[in-house]
Amino acid sequence: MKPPAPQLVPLRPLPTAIVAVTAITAATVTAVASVTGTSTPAAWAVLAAAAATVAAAATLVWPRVATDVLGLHGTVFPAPADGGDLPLLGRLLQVLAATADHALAQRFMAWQRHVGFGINFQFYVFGSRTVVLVDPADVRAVVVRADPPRDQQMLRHFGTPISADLLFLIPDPHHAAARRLMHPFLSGAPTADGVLRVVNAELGRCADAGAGAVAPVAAAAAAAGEAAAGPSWADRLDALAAAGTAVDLDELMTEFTLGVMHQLLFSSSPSAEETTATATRLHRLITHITALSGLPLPNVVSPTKMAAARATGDEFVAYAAKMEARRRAEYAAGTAAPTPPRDMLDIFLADLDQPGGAYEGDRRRVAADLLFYLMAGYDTTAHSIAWTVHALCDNPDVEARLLAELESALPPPGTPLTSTHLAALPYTDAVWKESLRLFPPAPLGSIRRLTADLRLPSDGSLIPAGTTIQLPVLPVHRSPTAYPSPDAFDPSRWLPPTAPGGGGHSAADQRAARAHFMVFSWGPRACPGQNMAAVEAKAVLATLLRRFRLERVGKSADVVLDNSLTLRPAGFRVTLHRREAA
Ligand code: HEM
Repeated sequence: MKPPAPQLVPLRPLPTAIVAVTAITAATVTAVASVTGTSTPAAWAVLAAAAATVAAAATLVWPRVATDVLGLHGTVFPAPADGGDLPLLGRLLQVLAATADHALAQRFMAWQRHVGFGINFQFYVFGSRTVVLVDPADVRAVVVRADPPRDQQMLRHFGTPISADLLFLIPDPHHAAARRLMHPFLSGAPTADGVLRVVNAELGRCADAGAGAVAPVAAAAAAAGEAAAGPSWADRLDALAAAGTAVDLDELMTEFTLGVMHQLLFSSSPSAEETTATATRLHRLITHITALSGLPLPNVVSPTKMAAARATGDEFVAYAAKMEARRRAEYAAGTAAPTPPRDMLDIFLADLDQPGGAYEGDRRRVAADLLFYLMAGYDTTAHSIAWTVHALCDNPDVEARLLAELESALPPPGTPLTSTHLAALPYTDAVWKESLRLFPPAPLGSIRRLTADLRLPSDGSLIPAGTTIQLPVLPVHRSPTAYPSPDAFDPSRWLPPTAPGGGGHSAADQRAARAHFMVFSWGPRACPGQNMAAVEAKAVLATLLRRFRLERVGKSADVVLDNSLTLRPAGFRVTLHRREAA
């Protein structure tokens, strides 16, 4: 049984906190001065330092003191009944430590298990309240029904590198116009076919990868007069298998998906040096954005990080300008046509040329969104592939059924995969979804700011307009109210009871499973790349698993949820074994 959710009563923090902190500090100073008979300047300096320490400590623990000790206000963090929590220090120190070692998700899940799943809570940072909703019904009330905008203030550092008006932050109507511009390309055949061409050519050893096939990486680089990109992916993987080398599958897939995103944006494969440079840039950006987001006054506290983020953004603006110049030269020479668009660059350039376009001639916004699509679309998909393989290593029966489906539904290896083939793989789809449920690659979910008061369905708490709401994905996906036996890897949740591999879940359970699946979020700001991610992940998994048996090195428990913005399987290494060779 779920423990009752505490009411989320707003703490009016600043006025009361200032009065309390001042009173505590003044009382301490007076008490110490009267006991010690302080009179010299040095003694007063010591006293002032001590007073400052007391004030800082009081500020840190104030919400906790005010709520749990003095009982003045509502709950900040639910305390477990056995008192196993740190009662006074609040969680700031734990959160800071967990952020530093990328273990936030791991520790958060341990804490959720401890206090009981589905209990909403709130915290205060410098007097401003954030409510974290984890009750599945409440999460749906916010995301699906209220659908408030993202919290511009909290997320503003995504805009620091290039433009504050990037897709992720820009309000309507600009947001809707930018999404409409890209929707037909991203959610339809152009993206699916483009992704499949890369997978077929690079991983599938398909001599004919499909209409308008991409040249294999090395050939494309040579045609563009760039440094050769080295052997194809299929050759690399075969060499790894032959050598019996243990590899970090997530790292390998992250490199691959970066190449696929590059194809989708620019119709070209980056050279090996470009891939490394872009991956380093993206890594730097993500680190800086995450660090800046945690600071109260980033401009003052960390001007170096602000400058570094902007410098990396400028490098990307220059790269986008280079790609634009190259494409315009191709248009002029007649070696490429702007329509039908081959890639996202064609779409952006057509929009820039059009008066009143969605981007209104703003090149920085275009560069910012090119970068954001790249950043949002590469490692998330890679993590989903790696986590799926990790889950299959733990569930050989699921792997056997999946392989049986691949062998019966797909043409012989070496034949290009198409969208029609992928649509005939319901079990593979269910396996991928189940891995996304247990290991959501974007675990932090959405951060929204309420534009109107919201009454929570779970316990009737009223959350006032203006409150920041965080909607982390993991606790909903692991909640027993949303998913029976939530820790089990059970693809049958996603299949009709009569389908092969289906059964065991009522229609109501299956409706609930779909309703609480938050991995791509919902509504107008939901992930626009979900179609691409599904095609890419399933095509890669099908191709990879038919060719290789992937064996985990070490134990399942050694693989940990490692997160900064995304959630990767740290410590997951595999050896590859050619199936026909076996
Ligand atoms: C398994 C892979 C993926 C997962 C789990 C994922 C997850 C998400 C989530 C949860 C959001 C919403 C975040 C929020 O509300 O704050 C989002 C937004 C976004 N995603 Fe994805 N994503 C994936 C793949 C992709 C791909 C392949 C692309 C690129 C084509 C992409 C591009 C974007 C963009 C541009 C946004 C911002 C949309 C907007 O603000 O309108 N994602 N993604």
